[in-house]
Amino acid sequence: MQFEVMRFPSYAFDPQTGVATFDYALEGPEPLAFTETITFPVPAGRAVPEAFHRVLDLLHVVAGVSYYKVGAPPRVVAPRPVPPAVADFFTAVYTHGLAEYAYRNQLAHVLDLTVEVPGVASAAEPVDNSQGRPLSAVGGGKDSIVTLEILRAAGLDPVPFSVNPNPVIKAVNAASGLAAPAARRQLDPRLFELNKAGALNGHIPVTAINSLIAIATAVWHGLGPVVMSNERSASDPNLIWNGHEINHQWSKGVAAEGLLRAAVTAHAGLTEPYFSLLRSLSELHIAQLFARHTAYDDVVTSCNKAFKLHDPTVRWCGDCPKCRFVFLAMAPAMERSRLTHIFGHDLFADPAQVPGFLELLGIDAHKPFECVGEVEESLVALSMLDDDAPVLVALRAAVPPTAWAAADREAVLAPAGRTYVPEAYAKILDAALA
Ligand SMILES: CC(=O)N[C@H]1[C@@H](OP(=O)(O)OP(=O)(O)OC[C@H]2O[C@@H](n3ccc(=O)[nH]c3=O)[C@H](O)[C@@H]2O)O[C@H](CO)[C@@H](O)[C@@H]1O[C@H](C)C(=O)N[C@@H](C)C(=O)N[C@@H](CCC(=O)O)C(=O)O
Ligand SMILES: Nc1ncnc2c1ncn2[C@@H]1O[C@H](COP(=O)(O)OP(=O)(O)OP(=O)(O)O)[C@@H](O)[C@H]1O
Repeated sequence: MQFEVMRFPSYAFDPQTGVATFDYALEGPEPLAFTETITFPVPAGRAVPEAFHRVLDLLHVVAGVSYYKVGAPPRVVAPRPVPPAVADFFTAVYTHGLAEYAYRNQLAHVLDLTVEVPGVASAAEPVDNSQGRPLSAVGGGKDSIVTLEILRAAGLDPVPFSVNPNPVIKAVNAASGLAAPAARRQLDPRLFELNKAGALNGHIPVTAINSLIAIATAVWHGLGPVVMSNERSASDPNLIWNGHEINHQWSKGVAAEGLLRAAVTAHAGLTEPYFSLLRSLSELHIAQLFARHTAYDDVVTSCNKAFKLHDPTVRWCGDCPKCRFVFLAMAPAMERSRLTHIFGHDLFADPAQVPGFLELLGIDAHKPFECVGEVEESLVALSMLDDDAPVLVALRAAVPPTAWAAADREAVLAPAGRTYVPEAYAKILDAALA
């Protein structure tokens, strides 16, 4: 299929039902049209602020990545004039955010796109939202549980929020005991038909979409900042291709966070829209913080296989990079019996897992296209384990003596790097880490 340009004909929003519909057009000899539907939770007795519509302006373009990838046209033309920070954000989402898709489909031009905007708009008037209750995005995994519990312990009365909560997320929210509003996102079913027929397909920057849905919800519900749980290693690329960084987790990374914040502030005026509380922490560190909370052991799930749109029933599959990484990261922080209970599998007892663990330890291949931590984190975790489980014995024997030089426990467990955490929240994090 050949397409010349992607456009964004219109969107609509009904405040009575909370339903927003976003239209997309791929133009070419055989044009395609799509509509995505997002249903926001409707707050009782609250008017819809102007800033909400402004966030939907951003969401309209960003959610278009799911449809852009069907044809990868050389031009993307945004629908309305926006401040320069927004244009930069759009371009980053369609290039860096689709980099893994471009790499896997060998579509080099995607990485060189510039999203065209039909003019420059001035920045919105400031809207001070910094003092509201935080909206804490919950994905069902260990990271968002850690954030929710830090915010709760600090007395900030967080509101857990999810997009398309599946049974795992619902169970995590139930375990928190907090009322959790949710939004529903429905892709155009046409997309799945085209995928079955062999259309171009691949990974998309889903966190950017979920984040904007969360920000819009916070604005309408009169809440404060959206607090994410994106970790330090999310910013590190999997590989370099044609001089471009390919990062499976790009929209969880710190660069995306900065661009998204700047875009929302410029276009919607929010003074404190969005940040990741755990940005300075390694996954290994977050796993240690998670170990403090046993209340979620029967529900926490980080395995991405549990989050397929069409199969929301499973928990830890026990046989993927994410399961292996989280198992290894949690292992030094808890008894093996508790770990095995959480996962329903003892991955250190199964020699078939050794090659997958070696990949995480940097022996063989590049970092898997999954949400896993850095090689250093895996090495440090292994160095903190001293028992003779069959897989651990095999791994110790396979790691070359030179590789241990990268296993700097202090560096991995010390907060580091650029963050956008506001001062008041930074103090809360420091107290939680003390
Ligand atoms: C659950 C999962 O990992 N899905 C990825 C998988 O898709 P699959 O076909 O196996 O299952 P579905 O997710 O049910 O998707 C069905 C089709 O729909 C397309 N699609 C889905 C969501 C969307 O927003 N737009 C879409 O167009 C999808 O392409 C399928 O055709 O493989 C896909 C191709 O590589 C991935 O794109 C699917 O990833 C989901 C979008 C997803 O939610 N993944 C997260 C678990 C994830 O990868 N998170 C990353 C952060 C990435 C980021 O930068 O935000 C992480 O946690 O590291
Ligand atoms: N369905 C969702 N709705 C709202 N926020 C989500 C959803 N899925 C993920 N997130 C948020 O996106 C960010 C990245 O998701 P990710 O899956 O890495 O986190 P997690 O589920 O908390 O932890 P883990 O890394 O252990 O899976 C987190 O801040 C998470 O809260």
